[in-house]
Amino acid sequence: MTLITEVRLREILDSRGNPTVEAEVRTESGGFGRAAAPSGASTGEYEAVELPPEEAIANARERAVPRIEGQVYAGDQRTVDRTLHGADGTDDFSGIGANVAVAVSMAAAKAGADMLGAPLYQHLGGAFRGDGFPTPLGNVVGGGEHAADATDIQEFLAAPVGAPSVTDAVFANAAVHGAVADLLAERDIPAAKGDEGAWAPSVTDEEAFAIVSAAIESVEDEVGFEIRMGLDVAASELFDGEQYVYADTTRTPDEQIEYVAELASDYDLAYIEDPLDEDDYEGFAELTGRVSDETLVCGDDLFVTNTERLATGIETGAANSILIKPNQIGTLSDAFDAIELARENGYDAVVSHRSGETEDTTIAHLAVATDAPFIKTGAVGGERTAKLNELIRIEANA
Ligand SMILES: O=C(O)[C@@H](CO)OP(=O)(O)O
Ligand SMILES: [Mg+2]
Repeated sequence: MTLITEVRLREILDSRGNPTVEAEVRTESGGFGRAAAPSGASTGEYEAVELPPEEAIANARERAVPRIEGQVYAGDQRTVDRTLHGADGTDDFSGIGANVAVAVSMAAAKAGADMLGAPLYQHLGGAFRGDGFPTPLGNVVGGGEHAADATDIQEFLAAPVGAPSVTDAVFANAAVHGAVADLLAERDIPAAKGDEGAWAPSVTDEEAFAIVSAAIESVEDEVGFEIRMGLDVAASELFDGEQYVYADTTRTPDEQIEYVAELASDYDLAYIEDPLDEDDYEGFAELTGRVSDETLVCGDDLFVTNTERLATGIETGAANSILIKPNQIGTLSDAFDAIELARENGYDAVVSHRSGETEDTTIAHLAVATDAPFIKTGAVGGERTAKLNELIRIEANA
């Protein structure tokens, strides 16, 4: 192992046009890694704290970088991440900023892989990682916090569960995205795209279900394998403290459970993320008990990649899977801990992008390294295809 000799930090653009933190890590032996922090719009209340990039960079330069340069070995990811925590001194990264922490953590992992001459997924997953590949969940229609005047449900996802390969799955999702465009055109419904590249038409959720189902069916006929539907309800954004407020109606928590359970059976949903508010462990538990074993109920804002919150979920039977977003918790080590705790307790760990992204491909490697059943990283758009095309490359070379 060689020492990290330099950590450089700068502001770069993210896909929403906002500044974000990029980190570069160099090692004594010439290893190099570069990574950038993503950023959420529908962020969970319990996420690690993202600071304005300029402030996060200044904090890290003062407090974290001197503890890493010349002191920590690249490849020793646990120590890199422990050092970031030590420099931060809080339990939510509000000291230096979770954005700068995750950028440094991921850049160090890439430098570690580079030093070993191994692809990142192999460095992270080890020689005995599983040989599975994640099924990409492709966002094809959406609204919520990701687009104005569109659906209430944040994301309608294509889940090509029957695809024989990642490559087939990636192209199937793009085809569903294209089929949605055709169906919208046929119906004379104009649509721009939301933050993640999904179509954001001004339609009701009901119409969106009809359009996405039809698009999925037509692509299924073409490709000859099973494609199911998934959702990210992002229900915390709809909840006003008492009820879930939709454009055309409101639902009490009990009605929301009933509604989502019906959607799960009517549309044979493979995946339902955040169907209830981020504090409603009980509601999550009830819904999880009601849907079939073939449906993942996933906690995003509920768990925020946090082992303490996941432990509460495990105790109460809330959800059966966790969404893993490294920037929600601040380091790769923390994300791995959440994945491990999930595994030990029979929860699936689904790796995910954020609505604000860069060309960074770390999550593609993380999903392969940890044998994740699904990865949620959009269907089209440069910052999304960066990850999807990386999955295609990993599959081709693995
Ligand atoms: O809610 C989500 O799952 C994400 C990504 O799709 O959105 P955001 O990054 O805005 O939290
Ligand atoms: Mg979500």
